[in-house]
Amino acid sequence: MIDDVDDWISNMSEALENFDSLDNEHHKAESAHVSPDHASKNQVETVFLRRFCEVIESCDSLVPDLEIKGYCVLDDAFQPEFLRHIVDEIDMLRDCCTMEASPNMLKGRDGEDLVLIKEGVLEKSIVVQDELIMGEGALSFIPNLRRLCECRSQMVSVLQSKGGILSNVTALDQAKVTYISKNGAFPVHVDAHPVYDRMLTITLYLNEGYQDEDAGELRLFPLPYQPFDVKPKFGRIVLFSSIHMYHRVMPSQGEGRYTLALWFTGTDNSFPKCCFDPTDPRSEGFEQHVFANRDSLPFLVYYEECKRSILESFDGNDQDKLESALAAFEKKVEDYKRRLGDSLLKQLEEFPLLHKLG
Ligand SMILES: O=C(O)CCC(=O)C(=O)O
Ligand SMILES: [Fe+2]
Repeated sequence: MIDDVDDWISNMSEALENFDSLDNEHHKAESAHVSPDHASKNQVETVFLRRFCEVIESCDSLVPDLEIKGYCVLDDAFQPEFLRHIVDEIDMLRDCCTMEASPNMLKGRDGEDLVLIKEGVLEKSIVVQDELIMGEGALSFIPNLRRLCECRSQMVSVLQSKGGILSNVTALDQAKVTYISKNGAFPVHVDAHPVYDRMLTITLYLNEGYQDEDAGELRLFPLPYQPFDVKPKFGRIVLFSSIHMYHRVMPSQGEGRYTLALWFTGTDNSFPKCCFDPTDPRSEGFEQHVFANRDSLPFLVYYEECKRSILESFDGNDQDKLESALAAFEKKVEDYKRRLGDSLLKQLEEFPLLHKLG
């Protein structure tokens, strides 16, 4: 065990040394034609991955948390100075009107496709399918975001080196910044991608001076455990299963809510495992049902909240479209109920399904 940790540290130190020397090359090339102010910003960038690496490395519960609960929250994952530059860069993207509305594809009551826009949410992708998608001109305005995205393979190595389920992370699928203004929200959803094998979501929160009244919490639904709210505090990252962890963003009440989302592809989506209390005899035979239905159960258990989240997120869209989406949602829930069958539904109602996390 000790050997593993030592190996891990020595591999990472090597990777970081290589990375630092690459970084120095990059800065030498740049310093010839940048202002001293810009050069000092670049020095901040050289250390950001080291902090990320240390935080991932030192968290003993990261892998077990992901494997059992499906999520883990870590604080101070990046240097504050670096994060402040990122916030400035998101503001710059907003000022230049390059941020885009955030659409969701939903089904309508007759199975037709509907596109609804999340009110008050603006976003911009920087990496798609492991490639930087902005042109050189635009990238030159966001040097810190650029460096972070350019380090995507190092981030993948840091995650892989942690072992367990994380050794199956393969690449960065997408990186996207998001800005949410007052009352903006996300409906209950998972981050699965129809084409790419997304495995892990990491969201970085950038809200300095966040206060509880600002709301905009990320609410996770880690069945069979109770919902868990993550406050979007400055420097915090949350890691979770992209395809099994249902989540929503509660309506934001602050001046602006800033995030950077990173979606990683990977080859193992068997986490989180379903963990009922093994000493509770009522869980016998039930665990496998919860596990087998984990992609539909949240809509039954949290039916009202799911509906409310649709209303809160898409308020302001065409009323007919919104009603059609709600009708389709209700139809989907009825289908799920039929599929589960009466006896399992009754068991669900009687069973104290929601465990408290220890
Ligand atoms: O900002 C967050 O907390 C999560 C946003 C989200 O769920 C998403 O971008 O898919
Ligand atoms: Fe999401």
